[in-house]
Amino acid sequence: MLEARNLWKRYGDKVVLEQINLKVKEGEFITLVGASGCGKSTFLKMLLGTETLSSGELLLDGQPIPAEPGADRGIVFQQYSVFPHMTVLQNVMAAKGFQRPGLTGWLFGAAKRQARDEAMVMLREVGLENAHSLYPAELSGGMRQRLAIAQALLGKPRILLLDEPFGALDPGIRADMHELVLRLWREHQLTVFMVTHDLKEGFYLGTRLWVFDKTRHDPQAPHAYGASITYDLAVGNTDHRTFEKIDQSVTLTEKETDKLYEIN
Ligand SMILES: Nc1ncnc2c1ncn2[C@@H]1O[C@H](COP(=O)(O)OP(=O)(O)OP(=O)(O)O)[C@@H](O)[C@H]1O
Repeated sequence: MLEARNLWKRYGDKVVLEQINLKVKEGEFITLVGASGCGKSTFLKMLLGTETLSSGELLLDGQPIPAEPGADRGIVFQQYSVFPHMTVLQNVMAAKGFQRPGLTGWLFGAAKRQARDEAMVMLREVGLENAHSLYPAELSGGMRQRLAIAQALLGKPRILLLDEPFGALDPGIRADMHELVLRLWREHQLTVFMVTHDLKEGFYLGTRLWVFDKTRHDPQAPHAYGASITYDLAVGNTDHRTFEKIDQSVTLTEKETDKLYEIN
């Protein structure tokens, strides 16, 4: 489904990502971890189409990813903007309106009724049905992220991009959100890419975990080298976790697990 071939990303003379090569199958749940600033969000933005690559290829079904967001890709950020003067339902309907050609955001008649029905279905799916008439300021952090997920899923995307969506939530609420995301992933047969700073979350949610890290350092030129994917691990509900350190398959030792926690 998705393939990166020798992908590089630079901002000016600063190399952020280098030599990214990967293949992802439909239905995988990829979690991305790594030190702050090593390019995880940048990678998600390239998948979304809001950030360009500097060189290499990023292919979706064999075609370059379109250079703009599309209905096949939905994204949820840690913090995101909603219209404060609109209710939960109106915000979801507005997201639907903006997906239509013309981009005025206004819907009338049958289109409006249909958008309302679809929005209510989505709100039910994320557990916000009874909160549809509340305003954003009246929502808890968890409810706000449920709203963001409802909006991201409205266009019926195949790919869901999650950029630290639960970083600001309390542990109990986070656990509820984990179950919600896993359910939506299965029911909507999504392919998910999720950035997280919580390695445990990455192990628990993902079927595959990528560690972004810099393998080359030059103290004289800190921007000369970027991060690449140094570990590509099969994770999830497997008792015995194995991983591919790019070319070789080995078993994850306790020491290596500690190293991963250090990197993260
Ligand atoms: N538009 C931009 N112009 C210039 N540099 C940028 C731009 N966007 C990101 N960067 C730089 O690229 C690097 C990677 O940023 P990115 O946000 O992708 O990292 P990250 O791994 O997601 O970090 P974090 O975990 O802290 O969110 C950072 O050094 C950042 O300053």
